[in-house]
This record gives sequence, C-alpha cells and structure tokens, in this order.
Amino acid sequence: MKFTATEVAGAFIVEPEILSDERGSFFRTFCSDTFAAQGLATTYPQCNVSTNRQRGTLRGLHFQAEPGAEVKLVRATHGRVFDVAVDLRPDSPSYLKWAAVELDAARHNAFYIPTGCAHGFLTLEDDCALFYQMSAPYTPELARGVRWDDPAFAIAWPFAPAVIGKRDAACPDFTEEVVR
Ligand SMILES: Cc1cn([C@H]2C[C@H](O)[C@@H](COP(=O)(O)OP(=O)(O)O[C@H]3O[C@H](C)C(=O)[C@H](O)[C@H]3O)O2)c(=O)[nH]c1=O
Repeated sequence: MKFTATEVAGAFIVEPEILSDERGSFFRTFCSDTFAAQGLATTYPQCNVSTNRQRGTLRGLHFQAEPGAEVKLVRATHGRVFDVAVDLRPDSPSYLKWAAVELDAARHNAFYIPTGCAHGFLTLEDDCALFYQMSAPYTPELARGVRWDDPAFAIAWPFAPAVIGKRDAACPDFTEEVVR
C-alpha cells in the first residue's frame, strides 16, 4: 500500500498494490497493521455506500462535530469523482486549506480523511458509487455541513454542480462556530 500526503495535514491518498494475472487482479484495500504503522485509524465500525445517477452530482461538505468526529476512508466503486477534504481544525497547519483527489474505481485509489475535516465530492461521470469506512458511528445531532462554494475555502471544483441537495446548497457561510 502507498500513502501519499496531501495539502491537508493527516489526509492521505491510499493506493493498493494491485496483483494481476490472467484471471484479473487482487489487491488489499485495508490492513490494520499497515494503517497502524502509518498512525492512521484502524477501526471502522460503520460503512456506507453512496450511489449517484448523474454526472455533476455534488454531496457535502459534511463532518460530525465532537464527540462524534470521524475519520473517513472513501473509495469509488463505480465511476470517478472529484473528492475533497477541507481542514476545519483551528490548530492545524492546514486550517481552511483543502485537498482534492480524483477517486477512480478503475484505479482502486482511496482518500483517508482525518477527523476535523469536512468531506464532499462531485461526480465526474454518470452512475458513480462510493464506499465509505467510518471510524465513528453516525450521530445525527452531531452532523454538520459547510458549503461547497464557500469563499473561506475557495475550492477549485472542475465544474459547477448539476445536482445538489437543498440542505447542502443552503449551508450558511463558514464561521468557527460551525465546528462546535
Ligand atoms: C452518513 C449517514 C446518513 N444517514 C442518513 C441520514 C439521511 O437521512 C440519509 C442521507 O444522509 P446524508 O444526506 O448525510 O447523505 P449524503 O448527503 O450522501 O452525505 C454523505 O456524503 C458526504 C459527502 C459525506 O461525507 C457524509 O459522510 C455522508 O453523510 O442517510 C444514516 O442513516 N447513516 C449515516 O451514517
């Protein structure tokens, strides 16, 4: 497994070692010993799937406030998405910075997003699916959001969303209150 640091402290691109032969391929997507050696979360009590019909679907930017803050290990299982993490940790060297990864089901790459970061994505083609491993259970009352086009982050999305949920589109401008 290869871990590549990004512009957000503690967020890594995770690329598996792909073993191919005449039948196809085999690769390890997660290993607690390898993740522990990298200082990354090794317990993911909940896993989620997101399916998205149309190119240009934007979901996010979401996170859970403490004490439910969660690490997300996200990968595309169908299609390609522009996947973004935004650092909302005031004490982080990359506070308010963002990192983007093109998650591609054909390349089997993943994005490790630490606690204290918001996550969102824009689908780059029709029929994209994502698989999430979450290091903490879903707690609705701790669910928070920041807006995809908030000037506080100035994320360079490849194009404007064609489909976005009402809640995501209506997130207020970022203030430090939102992370509490
Ligand atoms: C995360 C989650 C949600 N839900 C319920 C809550 C809603 O009734 C419904 C859809 O949830 P949400 O609107 O948060 O789904 P997305 O807008 O796709 O957000 C997801 O994708 C963005 C990019 C993320 O990073 C979030 O982790 C994840 O919430 O599922 C659950 O029942 N369990 C869960 O673990």
